[in-house]
Amino acid sequence: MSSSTQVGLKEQLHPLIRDLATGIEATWQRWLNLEPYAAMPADLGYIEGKLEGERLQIENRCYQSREFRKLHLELARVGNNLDILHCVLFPRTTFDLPMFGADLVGGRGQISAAIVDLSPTTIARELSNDYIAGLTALPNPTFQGLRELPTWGDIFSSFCLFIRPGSPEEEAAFLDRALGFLQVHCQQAAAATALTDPEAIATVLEQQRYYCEQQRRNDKTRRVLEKAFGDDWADRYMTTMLFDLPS
Ligand SMILES: C=CC1=C(C)C(=O)N/C1=C\C1=NC(=C\c2[nH]c(/C=C3\NC(=O)C(CC)=C3C)c(C)c2CCC(=O)O)/C(CCC(=O)O)=C1C
Repeated sequence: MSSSTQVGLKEQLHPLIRDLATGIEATWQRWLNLEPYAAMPADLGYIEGKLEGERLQIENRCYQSREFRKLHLELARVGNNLDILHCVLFPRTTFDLPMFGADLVGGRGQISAAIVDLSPTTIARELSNDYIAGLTALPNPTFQGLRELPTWGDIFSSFCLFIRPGSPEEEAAFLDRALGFLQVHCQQAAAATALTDPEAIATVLEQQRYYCEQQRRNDKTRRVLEKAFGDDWADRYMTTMLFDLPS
């Protein structure tokens, strides 16, 4: 696989993926002071591989801020018809904040999986009243194609939205809700003060570790990566790029 900077992958992807990626970065820029992510493995910025003769292109954008040790937005395309958006915000373990995660998977114009959540990797193991107030205040449209979470999905909150969008209107409603979640999160994070109690910090670390361990059990993700890059590379990618455990 070659690792060189490429532009233009975003513009080739499904409009909902393109628009969510644009909205995520705009929200980060508006509420957070972003710096480049120093620890990005140099060979994982732009990656190409073969999936049974089909090309897998991956473009990673990573940042950091006062509150987050890593803000990761990944865009990928498998062959000519499987488009993926992956986004995870890892709070520094000195901040009692949940983990924002989103995953969109689509092929041939249809998004088959769209999920967004603020997962309570917090000391209380639940979202704070401020988060609940912020999320409850968002417009809450009904979706027809709700999807069932897999067993490793015990990390997700009661606000988790996991759908197969059935119309442009549902795609637009998902986009608004996902960006609404992110805006609540960034506003709360920007106002948060750092933890000092070592026990509290250790609890946040433990919660984030469990989140990463559960996410690594997603065999749908693993299988795509294995077929394109082989088992060892896929395991390294899932454990060092997608869901690296905080030290
Ligand atoms: C915040 C949540 C979250 C985060 C952060 C996250 O990374 N995944 C998350 C959730 C989640 N993803 C799922 C599914 C799929 N994921 C991929 C692939 C990739 N997803 C990627 O991010 C990458 C790296 C670029 C690849 C390669 C494919 C192909 C599918 C099947 C699509 C479908 O079923 O229609 C499911 C359903 C799992 C199930 O039903 O068993 C859930 C719950």
